[in-house]
Amino acid sequence: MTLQDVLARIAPASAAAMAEARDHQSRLTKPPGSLGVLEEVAVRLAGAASACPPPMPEPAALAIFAADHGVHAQGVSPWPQEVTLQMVANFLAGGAVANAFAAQVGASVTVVDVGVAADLPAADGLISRKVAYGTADLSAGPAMTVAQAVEAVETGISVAESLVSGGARCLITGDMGIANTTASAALICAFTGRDAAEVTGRGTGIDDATHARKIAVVRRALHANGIHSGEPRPEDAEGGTASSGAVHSGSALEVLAALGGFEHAAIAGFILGGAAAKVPVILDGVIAGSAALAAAALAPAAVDHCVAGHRSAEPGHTAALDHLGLRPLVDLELRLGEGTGGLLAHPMVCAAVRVMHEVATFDSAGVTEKQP
Ligand SMILES: O=C(O)c1ccc[n+]([C@@H]2O[C@H](COP(=O)([O-])O)[C@@H](O)[C@H]2O)c1
Ligand SMILES: Cc1cc2nc[nH]c2cc1C
Repeated sequence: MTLQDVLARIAPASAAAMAEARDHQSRLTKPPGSLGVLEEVAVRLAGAASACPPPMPEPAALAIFAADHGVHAQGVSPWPQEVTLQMVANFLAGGAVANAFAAQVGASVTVVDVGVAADLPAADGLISRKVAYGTADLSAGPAMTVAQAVEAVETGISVAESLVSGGARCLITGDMGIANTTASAALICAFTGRDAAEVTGRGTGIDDATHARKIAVVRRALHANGIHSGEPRPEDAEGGTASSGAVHSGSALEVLAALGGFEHAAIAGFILGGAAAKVPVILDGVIAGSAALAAAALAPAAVDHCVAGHRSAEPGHTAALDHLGLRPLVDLELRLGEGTGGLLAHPMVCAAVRVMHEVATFDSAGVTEKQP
């Protein structure tokens, strides 16, 4: 499906299904509200599916979108670029943390090359959809063309579609790309209006001097691409994005092309594809959070189909989640990416939904309700 077709299909959460889910929760054999945030997860999934109870979100499928970044040349990551390629081989061999976590929670793993800066031999579990051998340096101008951004977004859509047609009932976002936390920070500045110093973190682990350089690189990227950050300007809200509070003058696709990586664009498409198919998407860390801002700017209702799997240690992730209005389920100071935080959240999301299917009501179990 094309991006335009997918955007036309995404529907907001059904208020009726959400009300029914809240009502059902109140009849279950537990004090009202006692499952805390999990109750809201079940209600959101009912809304997204337009069904109460919502379907069980399993089996789950993780897609790890891998790509390289021209901005790596600015010294923003301590790791050499070839680690992207090497980690793709590790995912395919089953040796990464994402593989261990996926095995633990029973999720499948698919790896998608959307822009690794080297040729990859064909392998089981690898989808080769390389848009280019890495992006251009976003601190000097657009990271990619709008046509390339659309190509990557449509790759993410088609991966979501094929996983769903293969039986997946929950999608989990994953990423791999040395230097991609710089692109994530730049996207978060553009879509939320936050300052670079607030949202730029230490990625895989950098010292103070590298961190200061990374903040300066993010500022240069915004300037080089004519994107405002900081004080929101009302006139920019008319710049082609549907997202409230956006502070850039370009359309969402232009911003994504200017500052994103191919994996960010593909993850945005993956989210849109899941939302169009009414299959919940569990978001991983800061890369997914920044991609979700782009998806939300293209189709605000897509957020209704997302669950924030976890809160990454990257400060920009919290800024992105706040902007999206999403509350993360797991908060363990993870900063690995690959989909690891999303995978850990999957059993919680399943448990929240299983309650709606299996827990007895006060009536059916003969348990006395509290006095009004
Ligand atoms: O998911 C996150 O929040 C996250 C936070 C820090 C680092 N990462 C991962 O680390 C890589 C990018 O880090 P860096 O320092 O090279 O920008 C990339 O492969 C990401 O998957 C991921
Ligand atoms: C080893 C390594 C594994 C990763 N997984 C995701 N990002 C990563 C970055 C590095 C450096």
